[in-house]
Amino acid sequence: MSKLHAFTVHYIKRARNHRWRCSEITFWCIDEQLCNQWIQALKELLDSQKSRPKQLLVYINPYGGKRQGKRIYEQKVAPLFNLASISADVVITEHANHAKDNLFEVNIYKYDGIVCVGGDGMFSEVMHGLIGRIQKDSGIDQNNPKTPLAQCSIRIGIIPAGSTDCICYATVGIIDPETSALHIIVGDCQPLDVSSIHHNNTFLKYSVSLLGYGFYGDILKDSEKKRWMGPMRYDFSGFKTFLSHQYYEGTVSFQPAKGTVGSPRDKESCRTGCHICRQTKQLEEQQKNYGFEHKEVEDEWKVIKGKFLAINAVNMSCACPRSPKGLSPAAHLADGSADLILVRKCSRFNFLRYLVRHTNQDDQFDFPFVDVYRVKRFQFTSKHLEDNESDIKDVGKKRFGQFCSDHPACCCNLANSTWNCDGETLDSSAVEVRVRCQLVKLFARGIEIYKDEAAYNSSSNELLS
Ligand SMILES: Nc1ncnc2c1ncn2[C@@H]1O[C@H](COP(=O)(O)OP(=O)(O)OP(=O)(O)O)[C@@H](O)[C@H]1O
Ligand SMILES: CCCCCCCCCCCCC/C=C/[C@@H](O)[C@H](CO)NC(=O)CCCCC
Ligand SMILES: [Ca+2]
Repeated sequence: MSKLHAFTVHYIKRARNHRWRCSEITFWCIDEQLCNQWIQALKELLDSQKSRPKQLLVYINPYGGKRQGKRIYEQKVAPLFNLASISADVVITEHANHAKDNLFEVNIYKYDGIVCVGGDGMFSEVMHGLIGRIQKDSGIDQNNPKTPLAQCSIRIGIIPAGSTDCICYATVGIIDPETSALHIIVGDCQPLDVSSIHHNNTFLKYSVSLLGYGFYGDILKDSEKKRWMGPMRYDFSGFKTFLSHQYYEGTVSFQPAKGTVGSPRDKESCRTGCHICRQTKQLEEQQKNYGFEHKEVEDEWKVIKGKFLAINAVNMSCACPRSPKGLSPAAHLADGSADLILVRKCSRFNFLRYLVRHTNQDDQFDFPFVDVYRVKRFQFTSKHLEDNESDIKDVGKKRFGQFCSDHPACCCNLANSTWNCDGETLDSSAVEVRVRCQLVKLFARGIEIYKDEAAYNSSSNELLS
């Protein structure tokens, strides 16, 4: 164009179902000086947005989900990062824990964010690396369950390429690598609660999505042997675990969340700019100002002994394509509490009715065998362990305990399940769990509310929030 001058603006367009797309528009102009003024003004505007990342550290799990992590990053994400002038150091992991170990070695402080390409397990690995590194650098011992932890200001980005991808779904609203890359580029920030899990003053793991004993623990244990099946392994093991209908005996004790405003039975869900999460943060700030924040309150423990098909503690809704509302639709991403769901022994048919409600609009807590509590701390000990502990003085009974667990036909059910901690197993069945309010931050903004979700199409960009 001999006499025309032009510049192209790349921008984000909202599409259906929380999807974001990159679009472009080219402006033409006959006045070269005016054209340059526009380019300069736009560049300055972009430079003034300090929350946008400039340098990222990216970990790709090439074996997560359908093994598409590397392709997804190269084809869908890297071109967008280039367009946004983001430089990325990329590590393709060679084994489990590669990313976690690496985060203890590199200079993490030169990065504006850490990105993981993979599923919930890969996110968990990166989160453990980052939290662990920050505690190490702050001289904090993770093994002491009472110690307040140092918050992580370096944000984590998730490019979904796993099997469940529930952390991405519950914080963005869709599993779509391009949408997630765009949330990273604009520098979104979503704080996230993290539960720390200890056993006998030993740190076990952190959890952000599901910490599940019984049904979800058994699915995970069985599915790990079938990793070769990809995401299908969960359906196969899910069906098998449902048929086995195993229940577990134990004691759950918990401290109900006092400082939070919402309840697990609320009709409203956590959305972008959630006022419940905001109020919690304000309350915490106030407590900090009064010097209360590190004082543990020892009152009001509720104790429930029983036979459970599932014990699920969720820090967020756990919405995912398999369960679009999640296991606790009104759970909050950053309110400093978890929803503790106790599913007591019931018939196979009733348990199926409960599971079906994970997938439809009906209230999954409206069953006499399901209880839900919003908690800040909880503990669980299986009957098997309780008996073993008291049997140290009673050798005869101990022999009987072993006899029962060795013989499933015996009427005493002393079987143990495993904890499913964000898709990884825990080594101990007895756990002590504390929710750490907003310990980490994601490149996300929670699920946006569309003014008119049904009528939404690519020509309308209006949002409520
Ligand atoms: N190169 C690698 N080889 C083997 N395992 C790896 C490698 N890189 C990471 N991992 C491990 O693979 C596990 C599973 O990965 P990921 O979460 O990405 O996929 P997934 O299990 O299919 O998905 P989801 O967790 O969403 O169900 C993680 O716990 C991670 O530690
Ligand atoms: C008859 C219809 C019954 C349908 C029941 C569907 C229930 C689906 C609920 C899914 C809840 C996912 C909670 C998230 C757990 C993740 O941290 C974890 C790691 O990715 N995934 C699983 O454990 C994988 C768990 C997969 C379970 C199938
Ligand atoms: Ca929460």
